[in-house]
Amino acid sequence: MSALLDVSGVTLRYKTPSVLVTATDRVSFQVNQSDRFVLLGPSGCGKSTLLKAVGGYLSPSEGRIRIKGRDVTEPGADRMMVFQEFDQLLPWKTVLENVMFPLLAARKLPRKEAEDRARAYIEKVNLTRAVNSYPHTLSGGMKQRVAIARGMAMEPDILLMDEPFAALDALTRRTCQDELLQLWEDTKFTVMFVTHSIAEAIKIGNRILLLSPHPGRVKAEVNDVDRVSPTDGSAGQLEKHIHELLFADEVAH
Ligand SMILES: Nc1ncnc2c1ncn2[C@@H]1O[C@H](COP(=O)(O)OP(=O)(O)OP(=O)(O)O)[C@@H](O)[C@H]1O
Repeated sequence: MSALLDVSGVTLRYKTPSVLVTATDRVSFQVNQSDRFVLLGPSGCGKSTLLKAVGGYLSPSEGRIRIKGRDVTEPGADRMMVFQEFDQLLPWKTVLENVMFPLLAARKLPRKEAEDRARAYIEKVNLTRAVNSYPHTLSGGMKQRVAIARGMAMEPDILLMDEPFAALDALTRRTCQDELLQLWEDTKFTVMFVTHSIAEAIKIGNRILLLSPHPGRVKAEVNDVDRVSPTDGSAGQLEKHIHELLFADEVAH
């Protein structure tokens, strides 16, 4: 089976007037259908940059990014993004209108069907009671759930999530993680999820790509995350193992 997403030897650079910043160096990985694929690494290792490149917002200086065999050259409705910031919703639109917006803008569905689809995904994220509310009346966790519903309603090939729960309090963060996993159980969507929390990576992912600090290079890939359990101590062991993999060089010095 060929991979859904194929990232091959990707180097990503930012050119500023004074410097050339290499964010990632020849990074390769593949994401399969229904993977919960996590990019994990310390701040500045290029996780967000990689996600943006898969989103089509940045072009690699080296290497190729292909989705379903096609080169990624621009943003597209097949790759929807959810960001960390709470202000990603349109403030003058209700929850329902926000979720419908990309469906209508992409001319994916006629209005009535777009509304039915939007309502179904709003229900999946448990926000039916807020369907006619405006973003400023919602909590941070509710806003993130609207952004997730909006991304999922497009039924993209892959949902790209950039630390979507990082700005939430610990309790809400846990609830949102549980809801995301429940959604995955229901629909088995493919997701690429960026985090710098090892615990979150283990909770969300079935596969984790570990990146080294700046510039980001692949340190290791952990592929059997689903086998660990939070109750028998195996999740704790994996957390320790990942910590060692991530910080092996620092320990050696
Ligand atoms: N627009 C930009 N212009 C120049 N350099 C940038 C830009 N965006 C990011 N960088 C640099 O690229 C590198 C990777 O940044 P990136 O945001 O992808 O890291 P990250 O792993 O997502 O970090 P964090 O977890 O802190 O968000 C960093 O050195 C950063 O300073």
